[in-house]
Amino acid sequence: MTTRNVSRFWEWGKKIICVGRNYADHAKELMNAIPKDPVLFLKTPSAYLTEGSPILIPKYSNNLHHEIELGVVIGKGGTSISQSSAMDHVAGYALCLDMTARDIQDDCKSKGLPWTLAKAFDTSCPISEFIPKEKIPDPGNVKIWLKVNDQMRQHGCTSEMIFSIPFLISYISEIISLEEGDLILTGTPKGVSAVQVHDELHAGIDDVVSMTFKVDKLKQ
Ligand SMILES: O=C([O-])CC(=O)C(=O)O
Ligand SMILES: [Mg+2]
Repeated sequence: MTTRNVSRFWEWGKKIICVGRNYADHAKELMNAIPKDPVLFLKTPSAYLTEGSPILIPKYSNNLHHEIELGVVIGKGGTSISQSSAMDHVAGYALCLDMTARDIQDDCKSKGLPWTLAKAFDTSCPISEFIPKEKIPDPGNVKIWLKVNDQMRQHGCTSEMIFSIPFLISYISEIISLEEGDLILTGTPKGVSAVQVHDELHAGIDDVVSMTFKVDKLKQ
């Protein structure tokens, strides 16, 4: 029998479930209401990008935004998981970017259309290395930050999340069964802004992990 190594979860083709508007300061900066229930959307596994490969700006967007987020990697699947047992289902974490074609998202919002083109294109989910659970004893209280060309653009603390990680795992698993290797993106703090070709994005979680990505244009 072969055992799969969760530290390469992005190779497994599992789900990427994203939570939107989970930080009040970010909901406000985009003039969205504070949600009463989590806002959920999906990316596909082809969105994954690891360090060394460039983030590609889709041909149809002129306003690609960075969103730095803590990602939760599921280690044990389940349906209708209780909040009290939710953390037993976590294998670890990854620092993630929810790259967003903001112009397309604004257009989709105004037309009442889904966000797939804005959120789920190839390279829209750059990720750090896998972080084993033990390295982040309190995922509800870590600082995440992002610099673009050495300028700080986003820095927030996961304690500012509207919906906690155990709540999100429980809520999502009522609707979508979670599987080993799934990733949950937990939302972004304020400071989202546009990136340009050749920009360098450098991001981290406290002193636990850091990652660097360059931006390039999709070849015509
Ligand atoms: O596009 C958005 O503003 C929603 C989202 O992903 C987030 O809040 O992280
Ligand atoms: Mg996001």
